[in-house]
Amino acid sequence: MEGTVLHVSSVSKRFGGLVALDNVSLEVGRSTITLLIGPNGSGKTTLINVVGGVLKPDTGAIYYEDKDITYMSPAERFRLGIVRTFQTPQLFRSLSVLENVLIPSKYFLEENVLDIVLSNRWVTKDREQVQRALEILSLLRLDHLWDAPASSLSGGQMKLLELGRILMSEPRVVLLDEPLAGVNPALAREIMKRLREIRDELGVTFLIVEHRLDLASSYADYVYAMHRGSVISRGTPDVVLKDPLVLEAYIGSSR
Ligand SMILES: Nc1ncnc2c1ncn2[C@@H]1O[C@H](COP(=O)(O)OP(=O)(O)OP(=O)(O)O)[C@@H](O)[C@H]1O
Repeated sequence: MEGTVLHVSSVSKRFGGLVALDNVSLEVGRSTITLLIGPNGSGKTTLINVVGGVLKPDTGAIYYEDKDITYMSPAERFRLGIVRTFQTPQLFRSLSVLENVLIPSKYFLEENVLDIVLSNRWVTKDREQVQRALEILSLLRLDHLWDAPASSLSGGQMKLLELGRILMSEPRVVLLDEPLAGVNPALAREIMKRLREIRDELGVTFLIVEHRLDLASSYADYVYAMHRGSVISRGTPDVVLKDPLVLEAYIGSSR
């Protein structure tokens, strides 16, 4: 693929006797929203974990901008600009929206973030940083809530807030694990629209695991479908979602 930013090459991963990833290859185009779909247990989260560095593959390699990152730690990948989120947003609920954005994401990887917060080392007086945080909150339509405690946000807004903190570190590739889970349809569409704006305005690339295909697919540029540890279909959303192999995988898994 032209303009490939991330290349997963023939990756396999076993857990004991279970083959979670079986010779998986995929390319993620620069500044795209690429969706990873598939029935439960098809290997999507394992793949995100391998790309994010939480898991090491048994065989195969991961390249970021042609650089072999297969054996880099999550912190090293973070420094290159590859960041992942989790299904539950990592936030400090009693801190304000703005304060949450101002806690550097690197602390969540490298140090005990609670110690950082308690020591007040994270508080920045840097005018540019605060200005940037407000711009990001504005991009996410959370700027009017800057002073509200994070605990007052809805689940979907919390996901956007975590994304805001991640954007402060100027990531190049963001790995999202089910960003729409538990979010009402209207806000889910808002989240997908915001991702598109971030893609277009900041050039960020998104690789997203998502089950809510109806909501996510119309905002995606490209889709990979997985089943039983393998990629069974790839292409634009309209092609992949109509692929008989994909339909059969979903129907088969719900029987
Ligand atoms: N740490 C682990 N130890 C043992 N087996 C695991 C581990 N992680 C995942 N698996 C197994 O690997 C397979 C793929 O799991 P994975 O979580 O990657 O699938 P998934 O497509 O993300 O599923 P879901 O949509 O339900 O989250 C499953 O059979 C799962 O039980």
